[in-house]
Amino acid sequence: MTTPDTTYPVLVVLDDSPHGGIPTTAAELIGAASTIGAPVVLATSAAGDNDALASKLGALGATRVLIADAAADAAAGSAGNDGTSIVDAADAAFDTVRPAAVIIAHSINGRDVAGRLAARRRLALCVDAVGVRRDDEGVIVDHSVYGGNYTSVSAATHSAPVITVRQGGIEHRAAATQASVETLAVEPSGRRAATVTSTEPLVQTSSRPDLRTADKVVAGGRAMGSEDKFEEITGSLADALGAAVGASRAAVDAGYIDHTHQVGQTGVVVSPQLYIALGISGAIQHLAGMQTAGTIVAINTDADSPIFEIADFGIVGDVFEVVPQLIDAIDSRK
Ligand SMILES: Cc1cc2nc3c(=O)[nH]c(=O)nc-3n(C[C@H](O)[C@H](O)[C@H](O)COP(=O)(O)OP(=O)(O)OC[C@H]3O[C@@H](n4cnc5c(N)ncnc54)[C@H](O)[C@@H]3O)c2cc1C
Repeated sequence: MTTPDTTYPVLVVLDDSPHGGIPTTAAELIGAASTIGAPVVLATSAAGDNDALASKLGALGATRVLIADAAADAAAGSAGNDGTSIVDAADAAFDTVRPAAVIIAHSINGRDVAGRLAARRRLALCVDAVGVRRDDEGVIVDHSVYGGNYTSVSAATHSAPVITVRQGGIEHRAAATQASVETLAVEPSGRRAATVTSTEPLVQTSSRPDLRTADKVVAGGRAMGSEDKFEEITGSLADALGAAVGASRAAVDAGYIDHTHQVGQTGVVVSPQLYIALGISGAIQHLAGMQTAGTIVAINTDADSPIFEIADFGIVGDVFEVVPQLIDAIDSRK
């Protein structure tokens, strides 16, 4: 077990979890921070009881936990709702910690907070990281670009970088520690921001894993042919594996499934351990959303389909014949 370098604190700013408690990205963000220094985690009081929170975050590798006080939350409505109070908290935490880098999820809220924090403090902003590391001169950030065909590298020359981490992009997990916990006094800045007049929690209607954070994804393409067949083939294989359901844009445009499931350049970017593409040709815009997956499996009738160029395992065959056999084989092993 490596001891975190406490002379090199790295501030991790957690998103508010829609369901309370610790967001699902916490382990990954703390893991990323631990590769370059000692993770200091900023959470809001909305995340729950302070000591319990510190113990859970310590188990994920946080060395120190800062909890933004409830007064700041209340002053701005609810922490994170409009992005303002969490930016105020991150700003205050930055003064307290003087971090070598700030790490935030590349989620919708996370990108908002990262941009605001970087602009407010004039820090460098490195977005959509799939790797973070450190050399003698500072922090280095890896990005997967052009549909995963190239890796680009960025480094800040003038400040601690604010880094947004692609969900599922970093596998490293930190060793458990005993985290200290302290309350962080946050002075609401009163800066202009969107005014949230009402919020409605998103009711999760599916028991399937969330596409953005799932470690397994089964995605269906145009070849499914209909909404019913999409559910019968893609949905059933996903359920057999406990995977999330993804789709190509052609499948979404054809109305087989809701747009929130679209993977790719204009959809969700995922980086699961396993990605199974069913009847998806592998257009560059689709690859942009899944090419960094750990293991890619493709099933397609056309042996020349581009998806096979990036697949680790390929089956040239008809999804309507292959997938039911796969499901039977998986079920027989349960
Ligand atoms: C600006 C822009 C943004 C875009 N953004 C995205 C994006 O975010 N995500 C995205 O996915 N696309 C995106 N696209 C669209 C993209 O270019 C492709 O058109 C789309 O990905 C194709 O979807 P598909 O692979 O399902 O369909 P197709 O390209 O039609 O491929 C269907 C595949 O199914 C195979 N097949 C057919 N029948 C069977 C069968 N019975 N069994 C097995 N295989 C079978 C075929 O051989 C074929 O390879 C974007 C396009 C543009 C211009």
